[in-house]
Amino acid sequence: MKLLRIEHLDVVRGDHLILQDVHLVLERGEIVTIVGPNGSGKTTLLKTIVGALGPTRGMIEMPRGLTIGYVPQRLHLDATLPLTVARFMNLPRRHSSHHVDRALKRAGSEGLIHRQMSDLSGGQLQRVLLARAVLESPDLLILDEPTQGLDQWGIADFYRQLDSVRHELGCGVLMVSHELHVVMRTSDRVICLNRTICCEGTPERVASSPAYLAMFGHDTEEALALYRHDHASSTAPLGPLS
Ligand SMILES: Nc1ncnc2c1ncn2[C@@H]1O[C@H](COP(=O)(O)OP(=O)(O)OP(=O)(O)O)[C@@H](O)[C@H]1O
Repeated sequence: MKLLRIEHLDVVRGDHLILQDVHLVLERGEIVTIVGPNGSGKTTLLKTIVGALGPTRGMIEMPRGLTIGYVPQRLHLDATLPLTVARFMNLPRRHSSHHVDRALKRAGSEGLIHRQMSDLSGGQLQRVLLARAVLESPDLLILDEPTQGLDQWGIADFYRQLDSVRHELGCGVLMVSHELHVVMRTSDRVICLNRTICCEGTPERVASSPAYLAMFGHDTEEALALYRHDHASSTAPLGPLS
């Protein structure tokens, strides 16, 4: 079932053409990751999909009643303002404690409910943001660099949790990531964006495409080959990160 269909999308801000003729389709159950250099339009694309920005041209189509969970790139919280995880989960509107508990559990952060948001570690904060995004059991989960600032164990941990959420909800996942090696092993499909989509397909296909190699070099291709080798002899769903 298609969760999202984008055709001929342009986004212009001021005199800046940020996105040009973007086409994208996402099916239920898929994990699709957008990669691209800084300033290539990744956040703009996600914000346009969630409706925070308007398209200048083109079409964004989703099934009627589709629910979206969104983890934004940055969260600006005043560290001097007392705000517990429980209160944060109920912003901007209240949810039943059953739903809050279920979401925290899904995101692997059930022990954090009484903690202050400002006291959370980077990895704990990302899990709480994931919990908030899954509160309403979304059909489509959209995440903008969800593991920014985490160490390699935190990153591996987060992606394991995300995979378990995806299986439990059966949702589609669209995310932006700079962790190319992890992206290549956790995504069903990768989209390489540089104002327009320069290549897309399975991780293997994208990692060896000339457009991707021109942008990111051969490192990921080698890591992917290594991972395939490691994976065959390992039972862990995500091996250690290189
Ligand atoms: N409101 C705006 N007006 C003009 N230009 C903008 C506006 N918002 C974003 N841009 C520009 O659009 C381009 C794409 O920004 P965007 O944040 O989507 O990139 P990104 O790929 O997510 O970058 P990063 O990897 O650094 O997070 C950048 O050059 C940015 O400066």
